[in-house]
Amino acid sequence: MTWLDLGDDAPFDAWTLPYGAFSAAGEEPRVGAAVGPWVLDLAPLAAAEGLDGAHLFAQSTLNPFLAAGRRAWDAVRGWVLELVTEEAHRELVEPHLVPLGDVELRLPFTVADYVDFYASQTHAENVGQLFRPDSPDLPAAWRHLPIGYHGRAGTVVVSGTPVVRPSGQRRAGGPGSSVTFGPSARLDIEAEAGFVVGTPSALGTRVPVGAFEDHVFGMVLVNDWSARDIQAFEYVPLGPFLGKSFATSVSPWVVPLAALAPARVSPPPRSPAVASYLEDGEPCGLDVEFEVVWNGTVVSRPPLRDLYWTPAQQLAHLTVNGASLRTGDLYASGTISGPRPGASGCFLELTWNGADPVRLADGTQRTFLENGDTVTIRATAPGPAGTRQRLGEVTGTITPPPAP
Ligand SMILES: O=C(O)/C=C/C(=O)CC(=O)CC(=O)O
Ligand SMILES: [Ca+2]
Ligand SMILES: [Mg+2]
Repeated sequence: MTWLDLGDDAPFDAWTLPYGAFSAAGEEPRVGAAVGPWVLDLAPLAAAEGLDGAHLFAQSTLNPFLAAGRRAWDAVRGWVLELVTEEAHRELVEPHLVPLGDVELRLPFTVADYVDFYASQTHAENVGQLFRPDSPDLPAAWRHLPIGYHGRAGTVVVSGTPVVRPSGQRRAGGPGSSVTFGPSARLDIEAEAGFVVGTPSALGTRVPVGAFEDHVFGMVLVNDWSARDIQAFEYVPLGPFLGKSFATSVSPWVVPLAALAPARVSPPPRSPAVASYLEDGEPCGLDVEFEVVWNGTVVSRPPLRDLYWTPAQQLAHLTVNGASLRTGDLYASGTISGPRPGASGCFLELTWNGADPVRLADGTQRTFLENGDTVTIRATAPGPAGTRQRLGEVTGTITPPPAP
C-alpha cells in the first residue's frame, strides 16, 4: 500500500502514522509523523503544499495541533496517508524523510493534568489481596465507577529518560516493624495505556461516553513506575502520593485514535449494570497487546482488551462532576493485567510480592528492579486488512539515588 521501502522490522508501518516532537542537530524542535525508520518532517512539507495548518507543525510540542480539534486531526491524517500511499508524492516527500537515528525525540506534548485509573479487574483483585488481605479483593466502588487518582503532571517524562531510584519512608518488614528512610527496595513498573486529550471542555459541563473521539486525540504507552514499599506505607487513606510521583514515562509517539479503529472490541460484560452516564453503546474497548521486556527478556504480555472500564467511560467519569478538560490532559488506564498467567502488568503481581522471582535470559533472577535494569514496554494491535501494527515503545533504566 505504500511506495516507501520501509525495510524489515521498521518501528512503524504506513498506517499507524503516530505524531511526535523531534529535534535534529542545530535545528528548532518541531512536529513530525513516524513512518518506517523515518520521521516525516511535516512543517516544511505542509509549508511547501501551502496547507492552512502548516504553523501547527513548526512547534516544539503537539499541543497546538491537539487543540485544533478532530476535523483538523482527520484532515491531517488523510493528507499524510495520501503522501505515503500515492507514489505521485515521492519527489515532494523524499527530501523530508529524516532517519529516526538522526533525531532526538522529545516529550510529545506538555502534560496538563495527569490522572491514573485502576480499571483492570485482575490487577485490582491481585493488589487487593496483596495490600489488603483482610478486606474484599475489590473496593466497594470498583464495579460502580472507574476508580482513579490525580498524579503529578510535571514528572511525566519521555521514554529513555533515566529513572532515579526514589527514597522515602517505609517499613522494614511487616505491620509493626520499624519505619526507616532510604532508597526504595521494591521499585516496580506498571504497564498502561495513556490517552491524550486534544479538545478541551468547559467547566460545569460533562463529556458523554459518545464524545470520546471528539476530545481524545490518541494513545501513548505509559510506565507508571511505582515504589511499592513507599506506596504501601503512605497511601492510607488518600491514595498514591510519593510512591508514584517521582517519574512516569510515556512513549514519544502518540498513536492517533483513527489508527486504532481496527482494534475496537466490545468490553467484558459488567455486573451490576453501569450508571447511565457510563453506558457505552459502541464497542469502545481496544484490542492492544502489550509486551513487557526486562533486561531483554519478555516477561509478560498484558492485554488491554480485558479492561473492565474503557477509555471512553473513563473520560465520561472524569467530567461527570463538571470538571473541565484541558488540551494536554493525560489519563492512563491503570495497570493492565490479564487473567491468564504471563499477563501481569507489574512485577508486584508477576512475582507475587517478591515470593516468586522471575528468571531472565542472562540467568539472573529478579523480584523488583535493580539499579541498571532496563524495562521496555511495547505494544501492537490489529491494523487494516488483517495486518498487525506496532504502536511504539516506552523504555527506562534505573539509576542509583544521588549521594545524600
Ligand atoms: O490497590 C492499591 O492500593 C494500589 C494500586 C496501584 O498501585 C495501582 C495504580 O497506580 C492504579 C493502576 O495502575 O491500576
Ligand atoms: Ca498506575
Ligand atoms: Mg507515576
